[in-house]
Order: sequence, then C-alpha cells, then structure tokens
Amino acid sequence: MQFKYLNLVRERNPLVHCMTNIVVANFSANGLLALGASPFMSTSPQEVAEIQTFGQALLINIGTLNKSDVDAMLIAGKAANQQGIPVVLDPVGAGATAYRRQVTSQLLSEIQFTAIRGNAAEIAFLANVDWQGKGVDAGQGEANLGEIARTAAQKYQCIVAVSGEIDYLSDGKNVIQIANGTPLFPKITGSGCLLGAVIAAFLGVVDKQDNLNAVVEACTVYALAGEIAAQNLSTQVGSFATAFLNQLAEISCENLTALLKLNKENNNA
Ligand SMILES: Nc1ncnc2c1ncn2[C@@H]1O[C@H](COP(=O)(O)OP(=O)(O)O)[C@@H](O)[C@H]1O
Ligand SMILES: Cc1ncsc1CCOP(=O)(O)O
Ligand SMILES: [Mg+2]
Repeated sequence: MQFKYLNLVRERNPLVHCMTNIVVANFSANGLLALGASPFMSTSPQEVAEIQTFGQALLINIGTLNKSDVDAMLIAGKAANQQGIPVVLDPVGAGATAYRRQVTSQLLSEIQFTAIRGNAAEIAFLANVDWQGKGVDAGQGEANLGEIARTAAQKYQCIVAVSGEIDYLSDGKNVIQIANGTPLFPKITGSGCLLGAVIAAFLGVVDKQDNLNAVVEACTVYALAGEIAAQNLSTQVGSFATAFLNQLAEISCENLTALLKLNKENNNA
C-alpha cells in the first residue's frame, strides 16, 4: 500500500467542522490538531450552514443528542451536500434507544453521507442485522462484519467503516480488512469518535474517486499510530491517550509499511 494522503492532510491543513458529542469534543480537537488538520467545533443552528462555505469536511456524531443539535445537523448536512463537501456520520449508539433510532433514520434519509464510521453494533443496526450492542459500546454478535459493512455501504451509497479489533471497510463492492490497532483503544473514550473526525480530515483533501482509498489510509494510519503508541504501555490507559496523540503527530508514511496488516479480501460482490 502506498501512503499518500497523510502528507496531503499535513500540507493542506483541512478545516474539519465537527458536530460531535460533549464527551469527546476536546479529545477530537486535539487529535485533529496532532494529525495536522484544523478542527472547528460548532453546533449552533445560526452558523452551521455558513461553515460549509469555507470548511473542507463535516463530521456529524450523534453521541449526546438534543433537539437543537439535531436541527443544526440537518441544516449543516444539507448545506454540505449543496457545497459538495464530504460528510461523515458517526452513528454513536444508533440502535440503543428509540430517539437515536429515529434521529439516525432522519439523518440518513435527508443527508447524503460520504462515509459512515461506527462500531459493530452501530453498523449492524444500520444494516438491519441482529447484534447485541451495549449503549455506545460494540457489545456481542455473531454476524459477518465484512458483509455488514458491504450491506450498509450499498444501502446508504457511501463508504462504510466498521471499526473494532479488525476494521472492515467497504464501498458496497470491495471489502478491506485492517488488523492493526491495540486493545487499549476501547479503554479510552473517544477513540472511535476521533477516528470519524480523522476520516473526515482525509476525505477533505481528496477527489471523490479516491474516497475509498482515503478512508482506508485514514483507518490504517490511525490504527498503526495506536499500535505504535501502545508498545511497552501494558495497561496504562492514561499514558496511552497521550502517547497516541503524540503518534498522530509523529507518524510518517515511511515507517508504516513493515507493520501493516491489510487485506483486500473480496472484490467480487
Ligand atoms: N480489540 C482491539 N484491538 C485492536 N484495535 C482495536 C480494538 N478495538 C478497537 N480497536 C481500534 O480502535 C479504534 C476505535 O474503534 P472502536 O473501539 O471500534 O470505536 P468505538 O469507540 O466507536 O466503539 C479503531 O481504530 C479500531 O481499529
Ligand atoms: C461514552 C459516551 N456516551 C455518549 S457519547 C460517548 C463517547 C463515545 O465515544 P467512543 O465511541 O469514541 O468511545
Ligand atoms: Mg463510537
């Protein structure tokens, strides 16, 4: 695999408008800054359409919802669609409550997303596949995650990334697996949410036809940064969060190839 978009993110410093949850806002902004992007956090209905006239990508994350935020997400998503700006959905806890189910369905019917990033439970819900989620966590299930990614990508006509021990990415046709990462990731809150923001940053520097490659590179760089950061840390989750932010800033395309566990498993659906 050739890494080409990471340097582009650092050169272009894309402005990523994050409509994200209150738990992860600070971590997400720090992660984007470390990577080389420019975070702008806002959920004000009065200004979110205007932001799409100068931003390079929009992230909509439903982690902590309220009516004003949902109104703003709909305004921002439609404005981004009009401006041709990539929009990423993180459907946090999508199937967990009736309100989240209703909001997710409304967002998906009124906004065309460029990519959706969620854990197994969240994307299984979108694909209408049985899975036992636990609040915002992935929970338990038996279904084939590559197929879930592919089904959701076909259904919503976008790139879908199912993150976890192995990430499964699909454009509705190809399914790509990334087996890098570290078990320390699920021990810090916001590691999935920041991944959605990082995907948005990568999408903000590429042409449409490169969207799948950009999402693959975003997830790969992210998982490898975590893997490198976790070396020698054992169970020190607090240190991991700091070391991971450092790695997002320090990781370079040159030292990635040897560690890579990437598998383009199935291109024939
Ligand atoms: N057990 C694991 N081993 C290695 N990497 C993991 C593991 N669980 C999650 N990851 C990585 O953590 C990051 C966040 O994904 P995830 O934990 O699935 O998100 P969420 O917080 O939304 O549930 C991804 O880069 C994913 O590859
Ligand atoms: C704990 C929590 N509760 C509502 S949103 C949120 C953050 C979830 O972040 P992530 O999915 O990245 O761990
Ligand atoms: Mg999540």
